[in-house]
Order: sequence, then C-alpha cells, then structure tokens
Amino acid sequence: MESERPAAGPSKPLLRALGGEAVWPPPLWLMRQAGRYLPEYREVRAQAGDFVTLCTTPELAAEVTLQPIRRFGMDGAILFSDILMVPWAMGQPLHFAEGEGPQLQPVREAGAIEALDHNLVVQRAAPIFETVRLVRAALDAHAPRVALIGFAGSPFTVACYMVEGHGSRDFAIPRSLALTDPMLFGKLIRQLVEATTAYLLAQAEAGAEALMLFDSWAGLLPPSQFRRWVIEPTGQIVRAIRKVNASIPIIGFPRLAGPMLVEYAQRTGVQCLGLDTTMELRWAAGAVAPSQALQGNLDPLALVGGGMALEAEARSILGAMRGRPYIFNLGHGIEKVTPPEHVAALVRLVRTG
Ligand SMILES: Cc1c2[nH]c(c1CCC(=O)O)Cc1[nH]c(c(CCC(=O)O)c1C)Cc1[nH]c(c(CCC(=O)O)c1C)Cc1[nH]c(c(C)c1CCC(=O)O)C2
Repeated sequence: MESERPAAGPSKPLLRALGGEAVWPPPLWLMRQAGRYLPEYREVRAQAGDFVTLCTTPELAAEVTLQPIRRFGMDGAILFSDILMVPWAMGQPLHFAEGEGPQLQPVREAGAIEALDHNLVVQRAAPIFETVRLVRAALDAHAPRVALIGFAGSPFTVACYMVEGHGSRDFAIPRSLALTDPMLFGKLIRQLVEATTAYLLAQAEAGAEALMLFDSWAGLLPPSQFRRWVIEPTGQIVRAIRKVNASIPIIGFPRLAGPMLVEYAQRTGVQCLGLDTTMELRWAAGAVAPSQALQGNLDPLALVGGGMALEAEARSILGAMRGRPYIFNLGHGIEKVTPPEHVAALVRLVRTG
C-alpha cells in the first residue's frame, strides 16, 4: 500500500531526522500548532459547535490540521484530535466546557473500570482515522515534503484525567489510587495499553507516518512509580506496534521527566525524545543514544513575547542541537495568546539555520 504513494517517507526532512539523520536546518513543527491562536481555527471551531464534534467530523478536523501548514509551512502536520478521545471511544462520557477544559465522568471503582471496553476504540474512533486519510491525501497532493504525525496520550496521563475527571495541578486522586490499589490502577493501565496500541496502529494504517505519545504528567511520579506506570506501559505499546509495523517512528514525550529521561530513552524503544522547556539540551544530548532524535524545547512564552528574546532562545537551541538528529519544536503547546506573526518569524529563523 505505502509504495503506491508519492514522496515515500525517507525524502521528507522530518522522517529523515526521526530516522537518525542530522538534517540541517532542522525540520520544524509546533505542539498545538492548530488551535485558538489562529483566527481561521476559531471560525471552524465555532462552526463545529463543540470540541468533540470538531474532532469527530473528518472534513473539519482535516481542515484545521492543514491550517498551520498552509499559513506557515511546517515540516510536520499533527492530526487534529485530543488525547482524551481514547477514553471517549472506550465509552467514558467526555465534554469540553468553555474555559474549564475537559470534563470526564470519573472512573475510580472496579465496576467503572471494568465497564470500559478497549475493543470499542477502533470502531468508535473511525471518524478520526478518516481524518488521517483525508489529511494524508491532501499532503500527498499539495505538500509532499510534509510528514503526517498521528498521536495518542500515554496510558498514565490519560488515566490521570479518567480517574480525576478533569485537569488538576497534582492529580492526587489517580496517584493515590496507583499507590493504594495498584492492581486496580494496573487494570486501567492495561486497558489503555490495549486501546492505545490499536488506536495508533489504525492511524498508521490510515496514513500517519510518525506517531507521538504525549505523557504530560509523567513528571509527577517518583522514580519507582515512573518505571511502573510510564516506562513499562510505553515500552509495551512500542513493542506491540513494532510487531505489526516495523518501521513507523515513535516520539515519546515524558514531560518533566528530568533525569528519568535516561531510563525512558533506554527502555521504551522510542526513536525520538520530546523535551520539555526545563530540559538542559546538552545534558539531554549526552543522555540518549546518538541515533535517537531529540525534539523541543522552546518556551511557548518566548513565542508569545517574540522579538529579541525569541531569537536568542531559538538560536541557543539551534546551537546546542546542531550536528545531531533533531526536530525543532516547543517544550509544550502553543499558548492561545501567541501572535501568529511570531510563529512566522520563528519558522523563518529556523529555516535559515
Ligand atoms: C493533556 C493534553 C490534552 N490534550 C493534549 C494533551 C497533551 C499535551 C499537553 O500537555 O498539552 C494533546 C492535544 N490536544 C490537541 C492536540 C491537537 C494537535 C496539535 O495541534 O497539537 C493535541 C496533540 C488539541 C486541543 N485540545 C484542546 C484544545 C482547545 C479546545 C478548544 O478549541 O476549545 C485543542 C486545540 C482541549 C484540551 N485538551 C486537553 C486539555 C487539558 C485541554 C484544555 C486546555 C485548553 O483549553 O487549551 C487534554
């Protein structure tokens, strides 16, 4: 199937970097590059009504995926969806309240956790795979250098929202459950490993060329818990994907992992490490294998502010990463108050090296 498509993987700069090549100037994309800082996104978002409808209407989700590519010409397009669409597809009611972030009906007891069904995911998420197909066809036709990135949340971060029911600074409820009833928390994590593997493989089959696992809350865990709930399940997903798809590159993003990045890089099998804003880049470069790509880690606030500080921060990152496989990105998602012209300026700067 893949051989029939134009511009096969290896010629795309993003895929070459993920393959371990020191491409320069480095390929670039930005976490949350589609979103509320773009007026054209706000227009489609208003048309869709609610966020879940936007994520499950392929024509609209494909349109917002492509908006930042048209405007700025990044090297990667990331599927427009959300990490919480996996619990939604497993049967957990999800709602995005205006200004409050996601709201889920919390699952905390054995009955509620056992009632979730990971087997439903591929069927219920069908519109999301259709979005992948539409975006890939559009890129093949109009932007053959741009690679399509599929994604999911990692089991631990997704479980945090599922158990807590909404965002939190410390996710004390899920972290307590993991300590007091690890058997039950482990059941939830196992369901998520199954669901996430099937969900990512279906994205790959629909045309995604790289996959990313977002583990936004990994850094809340002490090392023993980090090994058990971050490294183990992530490794299981990577190995299960590898059995079916030997080549698709996987980016892991264990946010705020600090020194645990070393074990994560060694033991999960990911091809690329996403780095958050706190990561010291030269340390990270020494902590992972030379063939493992790094991605990150500009402070999203530098992009909000723009000007000389943005230029200085971006240049310092480029200086530290030159000569190794690297993908320019932020260390966390774009802020909604980001002026689009600052994004355009950053793309120009990175492109000129
Ligand atoms: C934790 C997390 C979520 N979602 C995601 C994470 C991991 C990365 C991170 O830590 O930010 C990942 C995500 N969310 C979204 C994408 C789309 C692709 C992209 O452009 O990066 C991706 C990759 C769209 C979105 N996901 C969400 C929006 C904003 C919703 C809107 O348009 O109203 C977008 C564009 C909503 C969302 N979704 C989530 C929260 C906490 C929120 C509310 C925060 C907010 O409102 O900005 C859960």
